[in-house]
Amino acid sequence: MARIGIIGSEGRMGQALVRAIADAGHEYAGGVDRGGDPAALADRSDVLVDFSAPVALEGNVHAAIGAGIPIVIGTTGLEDRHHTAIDNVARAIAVLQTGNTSLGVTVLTQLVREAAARLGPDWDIEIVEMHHRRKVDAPSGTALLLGEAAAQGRGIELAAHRESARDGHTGERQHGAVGFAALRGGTVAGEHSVILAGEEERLILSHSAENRMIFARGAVRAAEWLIGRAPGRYTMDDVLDPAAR
Ligand SMILES: NC(=O)C1=CN([C@@H]2O[C@H](COP(=O)(O)OP(=O)(O)OC[C@H]3O[C@@H](n4cnc5c(N)ncnc54)[C@H](OP(=O)(O)O)[C@@H]3O)[C@@H](O)[C@H]2O)C=CC1
Ligand SMILES: O=C(O)C1=N[C@H](C(=O)O)C[C@H](O)C1
Repeated sequence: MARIGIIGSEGRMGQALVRAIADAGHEYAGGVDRGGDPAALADRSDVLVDFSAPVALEGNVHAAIGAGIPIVIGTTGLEDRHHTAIDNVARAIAVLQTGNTSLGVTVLTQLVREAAARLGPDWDIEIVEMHHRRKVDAPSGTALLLGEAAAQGRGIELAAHRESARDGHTGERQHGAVGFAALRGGTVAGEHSVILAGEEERLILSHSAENRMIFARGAVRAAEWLIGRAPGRYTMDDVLDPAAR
C-alpha cells in the first residue's frame, strides 16, 4: 500500500483519482489545490500525482525533490520551459510526465509510431481531437503526444513540422507536415484520431475515453510503478513494458 498525494485534488481528475486510489487499495495522503502547500503534502506521501495547472509545476516538482519522492505529472498545456524543468528535476528523482495516462492511448502511440515509419512522408498525418467545453489548452496533451510519436516514426522534429489553427487563405499543406485540429464542446472525456492520408486510401487510428477513470487508473498504476525507481524521466511506455514489471 502506498500513500498517494494529489495536486489538483478538487478538480475533475483529482476526484477520479481519489476513487482510483481507494479502488487500488492505496492510502489517499491528502490533496492540495490553488494556494495549497505541496511541500507539506509531499512530506506525508510516498508519491505525488499532479493533475492541476502548468503554473503549479515548478512548485510541485520542488516539493517532490524536497521530500525525495517521485512524481507523476499529468497536467497538460506544458511549454518548453516546463519540459526543461522536468529534465532537470529528473536528475534527482523519478518523474513520469505524459499527456495521457490511459493504457489505450499508450498503445495507440506505439501504433502511430509504427504506422508513420512504415508509410513514410508521402502519407499526410492529421490529428483530430475533441474534448469537453471546460478544457483550457489546445492541442490536447494527447494530440501532442501522438504527434511526437508520428514524428519519431518519421525521424523528424515535431516542432519543425507542426501545422495547427488553419484559417483563411492558408496555402497548400506543407509536404511532411503533422496537422492538428481541436474541437471543444459538451462533456466529451477525450476523443483522438490520427489520420494517415495517402493516395486514394486513409488509415485512421482512434481512441475514445468513455470517462476519466481510465486516466485515473493509469495514473495510479504509474505512481505504484515509480516508487523506488532510480532518478530519471519515465513514460507510460516504461510502465507498460513487460520487461520492466
Ligand atoms: N495526462 C492525462 O491523462 C490527463 C491530463 N489531464 C490534465 O489534467 C489537468 C487537470 O484537468 P481537470 O481535472 O480536468 O481540470 P480541473 O480544472 O477540473 O482541475 C484542476 C485542479 O487543479 C487546481 N489548481 C489550479 N491551479 C493550481 C495551482 N497553482 N496549484 C495547485 N492546484 C491548482 C484547480 O483548483 P482551482 O479550481 O482552485 O483553480 C483544480 O482543483 C489539465 O491540464 C488536463 O488537461 C486531464 C485528464 C487526463
Ligand atoms: O483536459 C482533459 O480533460 C484531458 N486532457 C488530457 C489531454 O490534454 O490530452 C487527456 C485527456 O484527453 C483528457
